[in-house]
Amino acid sequence: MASENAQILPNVKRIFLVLSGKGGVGKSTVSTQLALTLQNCGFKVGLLDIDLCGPSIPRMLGLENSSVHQCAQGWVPVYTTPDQTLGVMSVGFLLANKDDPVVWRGPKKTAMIKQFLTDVYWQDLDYLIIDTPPGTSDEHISVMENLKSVRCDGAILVTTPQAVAVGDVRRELTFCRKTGLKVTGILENMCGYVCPHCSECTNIFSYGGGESLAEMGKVPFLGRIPIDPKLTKAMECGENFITSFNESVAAQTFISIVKNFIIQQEENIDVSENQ
Ligand SMILES: Nc1ncnc2c1ncn2[C@@H]1O[C@H](COP(=O)(O)OP(=O)(O)OP(=O)(O)O)[C@@H](O)[C@H]1O
Repeated sequence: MASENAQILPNVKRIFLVLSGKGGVGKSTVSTQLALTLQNCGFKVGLLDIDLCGPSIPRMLGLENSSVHQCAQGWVPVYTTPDQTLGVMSVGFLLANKDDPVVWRGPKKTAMIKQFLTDVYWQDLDYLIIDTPPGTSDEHISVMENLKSVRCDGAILVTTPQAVAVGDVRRELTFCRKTGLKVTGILENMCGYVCPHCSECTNIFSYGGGESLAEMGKVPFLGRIPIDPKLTKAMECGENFITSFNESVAAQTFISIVKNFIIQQEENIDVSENQ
């Protein structure tokens, strides 16, 4: 058992999972922006998309026409830039026709996820961000079980502010507790709409559900990202939102999450390791 675990992601320093109880709350958007932010901070980053039925990461990074190649050590990730500081792996790169649906039963999905965790040749990553499927299905349980065995550093739970989405995250929180997965914190996405003309923020949905849940669950509240049409557009055309719109509230919130909750965690660990 231990030797099997030792082979999983051996060149990766830190692993963070992005989870949501519900589909469509912006999990892939958050995974992508956190990866880009970490890259901008000078780290070597991997982004692993294990949302097998809805692999949207390749499109969000403008990589939809890319394919992975095989080398002696396994699959070589697709890199976003020639300096190879952000590598991406997704089932979307393996489909012969990009519009093909993935219609696999549970065991095949579980095997594919295991393969993604063992057969991708990541070269000395500082961070691996893993975008997971929504929910807590059988498939999801096996994903988390696999990751738990490879010292996952934290789970970032994404919700929208409405009660129904927050309720789903509450279940995800319980699930993390039961599987021993450390929760980095809860992030509220699509929280209010910032008017591009006057910058006033209007709360279209309800407000603060994720923050209350974080308080109740005694886990950090990471922040809230407003609905930003520039972010939607950047995701659609594969533009780097963090560099193009660095001053926006959304980009600044991603930067603050990375600095205060992800890098900070590493600094804390380094401090205690040096004591
Ligand atoms: N804060 C935001 N501002 C504007 N658009 C957003 C924001 N967050 C997400 N979106 C848009 O909402 C849509 C859904 O987001 P995304 O695909 O990230 O959700 P998801 O939770 O990963 O969905 P799925 O469950 O299908 O994997 C995308 O078009 C994305 O660009």
